[in-house]
Amino acid sequence: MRILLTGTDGQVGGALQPLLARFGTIIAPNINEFDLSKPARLVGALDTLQPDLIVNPAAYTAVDRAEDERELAFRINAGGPEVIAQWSAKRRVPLVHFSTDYVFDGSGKAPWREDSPTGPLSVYGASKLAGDTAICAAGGPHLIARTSWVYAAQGANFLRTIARLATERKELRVVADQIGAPTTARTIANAIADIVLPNLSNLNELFARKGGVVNLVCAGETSWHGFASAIVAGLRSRGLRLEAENVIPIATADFPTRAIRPGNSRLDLSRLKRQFGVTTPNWQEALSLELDDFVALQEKAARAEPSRQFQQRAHF
Ligand SMILES: NC(=O)C1=CN([C@@H]2O[C@H](COP(=O)(O)OP(=O)(O)OC[C@H]3O[C@@H](n4cnc5c(N)ncnc54)[C@H](OP(=O)(O)O)[C@@H]3O)[C@@H](O)[C@H]2O)C=CC1
Ligand SMILES: Cc1cn([C@H]2C[C@H](O)[C@@H](COP(=O)(O)OP(=O)(O)O[C@H]3O[C@@H](C)C(=O)[C@@H](O)[C@H]3O)O2)c(=O)[nH]c1=O
Ligand SMILES: [Mg+2]
Repeated sequence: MRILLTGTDGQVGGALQPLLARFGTIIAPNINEFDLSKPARLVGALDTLQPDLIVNPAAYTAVDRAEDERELAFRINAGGPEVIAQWSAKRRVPLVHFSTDYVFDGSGKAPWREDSPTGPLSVYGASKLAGDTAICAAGGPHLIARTSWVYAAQGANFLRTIARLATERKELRVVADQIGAPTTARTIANAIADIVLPNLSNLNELFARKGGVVNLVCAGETSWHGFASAIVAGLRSRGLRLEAENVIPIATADFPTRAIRPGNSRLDLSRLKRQFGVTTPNWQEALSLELDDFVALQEKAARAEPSRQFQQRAHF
């Protein structure tokens, strides 16, 4: 089985690579070979690569920057996926793709279901929704895992931003009125592997019956403030020296950003359980594992260069 996996330098692609490699040959093209921002070239690339399964976690994920790069965000998050989905539909090659809580308008308090009305508040959210719609319209065998607040011990994410800020500042101010589920890339990768791997020989049929959008996040909920507080407490309890004394809850209005984020990012997990029998760990449990890895990486880096507690600053 030839598995085309995009975005292997990213969080989800990086976590998926070793899991999927157990069950097939991973084709992980570089950006020159497979550039989502150049949709017209993707058909030729796919014809050459001839995958039996396509897993596409690559995306334009810079939420604020997308407000000023609308055209590029749409090409990467919608134009590229549309071409992939049309290729996959024509040849009945199953496609796994990823979506976001930012497709919703964030109103109310109820968890969003897969068929809840969308209403993106940001260019990023709108571009991801356009990708979801195009994949669905192409009519091929597909699964779109809709996730939220993704992070890992490595990569560009909120955990690493907060870890850096906590070494620099006495006070962190973090929004407490946006609610969702922080989700580790490894939780997503494990769930995708649990769905896909036992069904490698009949994924077309599985996705035709049970595919479409499925919410895939860690269980439980918190605010970004709750998440930041848990990160700071977890790092301190693991012996890291931090400047941060207070993590102060603030309102969204007091943390102006270029893009608007949804207030309610809760995603209902019942379809994941019902269709695939998959459950996910609570966000605190998943965070604990990730903090262990994060601290281990910091210690390794500190041994290599003792003068710096935090390495890889450029990625924070
Ligand atoms: N991060 C999050 O909080 C959330 C993410 N999602 C979705 O989950 C999926 C995985 O996200 P995540 O792993 O966090 O994303 P990352 O930002 O960690 O990784 C994205 C990957 O896409 C690659 N990429 C960017 N532009 C292109 C392009 N033009 N052609 C090919 N590859 C490109 C990046 O390469 P490079 O590093 O070279 O730019 C990177 O490897 C995405 O669909 C995302 O929208 C959903 C909810 C939350
Ligand atoms: C760093 C920081 C952020 N914040 C706020 C800003 C924002 O509302 C929230 C999260 O900030 P970030 O910019 O890290 O998160 P953001 O980039 O919006 O994260 C999103 O990424 C995309 C790709 C997704 O699909 C979403 O699910 C979500 O994970 O926390 C603070 O209040 N204080 C702080 O010190
Ligand atoms: Mg961000």
